[in-house]
Amino acid sequence: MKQKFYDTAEKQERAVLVGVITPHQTDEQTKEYLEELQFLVETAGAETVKTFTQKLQRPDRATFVGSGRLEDIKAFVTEEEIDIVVFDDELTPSQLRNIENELQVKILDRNNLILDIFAGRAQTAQAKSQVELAQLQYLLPRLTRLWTHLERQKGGIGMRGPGESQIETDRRLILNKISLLKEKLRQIDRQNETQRKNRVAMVRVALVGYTNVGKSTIMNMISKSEVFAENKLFATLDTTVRKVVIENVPFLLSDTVGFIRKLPHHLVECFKSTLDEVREADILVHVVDVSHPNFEDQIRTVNETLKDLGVIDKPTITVFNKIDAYQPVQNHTGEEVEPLTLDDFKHSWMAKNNSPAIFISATKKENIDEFRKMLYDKVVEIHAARYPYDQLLY
Ligand SMILES: Nc1nc2c(ncn2[C@@H]2O[C@H](COP(=O)(O)OP(=O)(O)OP(=O)(O)O)[C@@H](O)[C@H]2O)c(=O)[nH]1
Ligand SMILES: [Mg+2]
Repeated sequence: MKQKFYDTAEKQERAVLVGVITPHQTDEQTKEYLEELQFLVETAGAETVKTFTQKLQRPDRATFVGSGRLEDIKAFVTEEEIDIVVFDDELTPSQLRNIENELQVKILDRNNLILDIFAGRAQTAQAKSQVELAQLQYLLPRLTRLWTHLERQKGGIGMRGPGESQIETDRRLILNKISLLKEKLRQIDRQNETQRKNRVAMVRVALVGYTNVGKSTIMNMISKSEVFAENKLFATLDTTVRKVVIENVPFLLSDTVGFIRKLPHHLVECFKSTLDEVREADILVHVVDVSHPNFEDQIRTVNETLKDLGVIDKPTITVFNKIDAYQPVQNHTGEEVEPLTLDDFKHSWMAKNNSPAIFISATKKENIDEFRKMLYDKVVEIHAARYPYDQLLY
């Protein structure tokens, strides 16, 4: 709770958000995306003062938004003493340079922000090295292009200037650091692999899902452990594995990093080994926050990220969590709509499209027994198929 104390004691940085609305994006989606960006900014410790959007075919090549919009942002930034401007997409090196020149404040894009949060949250040597690797890999092409830009300006004459050699030195330092980190991570991987091999043969279940959906809360509830859970994005970065026993049947349950829309690709790369537990799992428990207005998008993002990781066709249980906070969509007359009962949920399209599905509230302990039963049945099924002679359990 020390963290909280510092947050209020120190002056919070003031941020402005910038997003482009493309033609294949609804207003509702845009609103959700920017709200998520605002949540990321808040998680990183800053306060959002205002959001600027612009409808464009695609982001402007030079300055992301048009020059007129950038003028507006500049006026606001100066007037309101803004510290950071955050863009909802990855900025190219030249966009970054142009915008920095114009606004003269700290500029971040979505990737920087996510990397920054990850860096602040990493606990173990593995997570720390993975984040640092991702940050350096993100930096490297930006350094190179800055350098080629300088090269072009000089017209190819007097190429041995200080600009070039400084950047060359930086580049070499970064490349060295990258290979050191990779070696360190390979070592950690080897240790972990040995550890996993030494584990007794048990069915392995992995909790997966979008960030902040309640994976760690469910882990704590099922395994009676104490995994850090809170209402911020990316509370969990390291994978935790616990042995759980339901009705004499033991299995391993793992909780891991949550996914997010537009997770920087190299970050996924760097976290691949943390996600080994997911790749090697026998059963996935895909947790969904049913109270989130955009949970369908979130399901899609999670499925795509899993595919990226090479995880396809694993037996999956979909857990719709937070039913206590579910907000039924109002009908067109605007009348109040009755909250859904468990039975309504069971017969909804959500259940039909994601079978087998279960609806729970982890914090209100609703429908937990049925969830345990479902998990138990699935574990027993896999256990029986794999160890047909092992009958001592059930
Ligand atoms: N209303 C409600 N809130 C819940 C429920 N389950 C979890 N939460 C809250 O949701 C927030 C996120 O929970 P976590 O368990 O940290 O979520 P997570 O999926 O592990 O998140 P990351 O580790 O950040 O990916 C916390 O504030 C929980 O108290 C639920 O059933 N109902
Ligand atoms: Mg968590």
